[in-house]
Amino acid sequence: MAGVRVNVNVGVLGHIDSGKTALARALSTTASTAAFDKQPQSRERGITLDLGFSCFSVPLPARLRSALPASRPAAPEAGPEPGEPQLQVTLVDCPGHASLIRTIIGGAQIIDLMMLVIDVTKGMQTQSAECLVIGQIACQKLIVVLNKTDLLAEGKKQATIDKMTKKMQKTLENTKFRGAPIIPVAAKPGGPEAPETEAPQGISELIELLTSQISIPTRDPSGPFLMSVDHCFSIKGQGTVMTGTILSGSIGLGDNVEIPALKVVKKVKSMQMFHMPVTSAMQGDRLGICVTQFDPKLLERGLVCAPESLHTVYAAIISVEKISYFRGPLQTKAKFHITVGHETVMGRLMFFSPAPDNFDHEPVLNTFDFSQEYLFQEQYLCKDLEPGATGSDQATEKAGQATEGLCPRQQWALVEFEKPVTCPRLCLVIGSRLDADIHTNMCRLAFHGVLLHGLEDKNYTESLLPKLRVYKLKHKHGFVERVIDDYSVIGRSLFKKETNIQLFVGLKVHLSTGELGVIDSSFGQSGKFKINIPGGLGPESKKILTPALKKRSRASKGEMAKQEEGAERQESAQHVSLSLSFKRYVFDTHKHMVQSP
Ligand SMILES: Nc1nc2c(ncn2[C@@H]2O[C@H](COP(=O)(O)OP(=O)(O)OP(=O)(O)O)[C@@H](O)[C@H]2O)c(=O)[nH]1
Ligand SMILES: [Mg+2]
Repeated sequence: MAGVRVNVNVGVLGHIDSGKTALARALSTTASTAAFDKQPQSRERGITLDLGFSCFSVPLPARLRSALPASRPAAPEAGPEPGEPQLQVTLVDCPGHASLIRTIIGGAQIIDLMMLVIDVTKGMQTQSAECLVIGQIACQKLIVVLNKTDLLAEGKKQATIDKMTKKMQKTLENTKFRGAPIIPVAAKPGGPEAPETEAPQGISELIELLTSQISIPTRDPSGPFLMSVDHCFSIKGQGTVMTGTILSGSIGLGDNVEIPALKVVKKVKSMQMFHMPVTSAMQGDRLGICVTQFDPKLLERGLVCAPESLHTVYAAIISVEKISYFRGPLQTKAKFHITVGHETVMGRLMFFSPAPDNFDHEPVLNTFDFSQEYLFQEQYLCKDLEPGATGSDQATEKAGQATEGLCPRQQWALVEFEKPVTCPRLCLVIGSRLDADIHTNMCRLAFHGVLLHGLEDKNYTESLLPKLRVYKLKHKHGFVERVIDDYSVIGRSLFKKETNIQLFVGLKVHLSTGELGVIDSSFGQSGKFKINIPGGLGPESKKILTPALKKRSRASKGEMAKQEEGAERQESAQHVSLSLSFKRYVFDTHKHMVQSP
């Protein structure tokens, strides 16, 4: 097994200024003196990676050797590499927040462990919380690093560390990282002004912890090749080299790769892993690909993939899960920053849920079923909708449709992007409000989900959306004004004066007395209409409706005003109301009104 190296990716995340970069630097340096000194030939600090990437190697722990698949490249082409098998830890140092989200989503499949860096003098801060949220979406394992312990007063140091450790344990309690290890360090004791000779503290212990926590994830060579490129440069006489991490699939020498952003296809001339030529590589590997006749200036970072494996979408149907820390509702028509694959663009949302009978359906996270009908929602439905939001009729209409406080097991959104995005199928989607003031103590991450269906046609509103059967439930209420005969009545207050009642002719209405009526025609000029009652009015209904009629006719013959009032009151007490319900499909250009049979 001599010469084998295995790569794992560790994300370094945390609030601004918590010391992520200092920690990445300290780890790389400490590791190279501790681990490489024994092997002078390995003194190199690994591939010089793009900003934000650094790496170090330690001897591969015995625990992990058995986990090595036999097919791992043993880098034999460049001659045997002496010494023990190595574990290469690639640190992905996440800088500012916006790029943080992109980096993490881009690397979601390849970050095997996340280090959450906490400034021990500050504790959890807004972005530490956001990182924890991202970690829960994208990562399986976590280590909390309490940094800057040198700033703690000497006498109270241990007590403060213990207190913060307890606090962090409590924070993790409600996350999937419950019980994750927490370790104190000082990545750059003395801060920026301190001399370089000041040695970091606790780093060897951290490396030990990291090595004990890391597991080599199952890598999958199947599926289309996709690589996230973080560096692109030319080598004289060779060609252009793109380095990065393979997100999915595998690649072999001589394969064609596409640079989707530029719509060019190139043949792989040579490949390197850990400075060694290789003939194949797969998911999780850090790789350099050499192609010819390609200007490195055209690509700084981005995606490289198997030809035609990515798609460019103008809109998408995504599954949605709200991030519970996000305050405020997720409203239809609202705009969010949507991170899809490696791009973040603005997108406008329309939420929808299963039809009420399907609220209990098992969530499906890899396809979208166009044959089903879905219920339009003014906003994402969740249990913590503000109290009262479902109290009044009007509010219910605002909050959602026909919910009665129930939450479906799965919800979706249609996202319409401000500009088209290129992404892999079924990629992770995160919605956020990156424009929110970072100084307010608010989680900017609003929801996450999976891109289930991309709309690739620019004219999707005409070509594809009509196939999306999302409906609104409409309810209208009115009253029976008077009886014409046993089989017909006049209705009022269901429509506005200017409504074209013709459109509603033939629709069924229910009388509060139980009869079913059918709208027959408009009646007069004030929005009244005639209703046919095919089964005839029941005797009880006639009794309710007729006295009012009589009294009114008597009143019109000049009864005393007082009595007239009484009659009116009686009439309103004996209202027979009308209700009209129908579905209207949001993307039906003809705006048909559909009633269930
Ligand atoms: N006293 C002390 N200062 C530290 C320590 N680690 C980092 N610093 C200082 O904290 C400041 C921020 O450190 P960085 O490593 O740049 O922090 P960062 O988290 O990478 O910051 P961003 O990338 O901007 O989010 C710098 O001035 C560091 O010198 C430490 O252990 N002790
Ligand atoms: Mg930094």
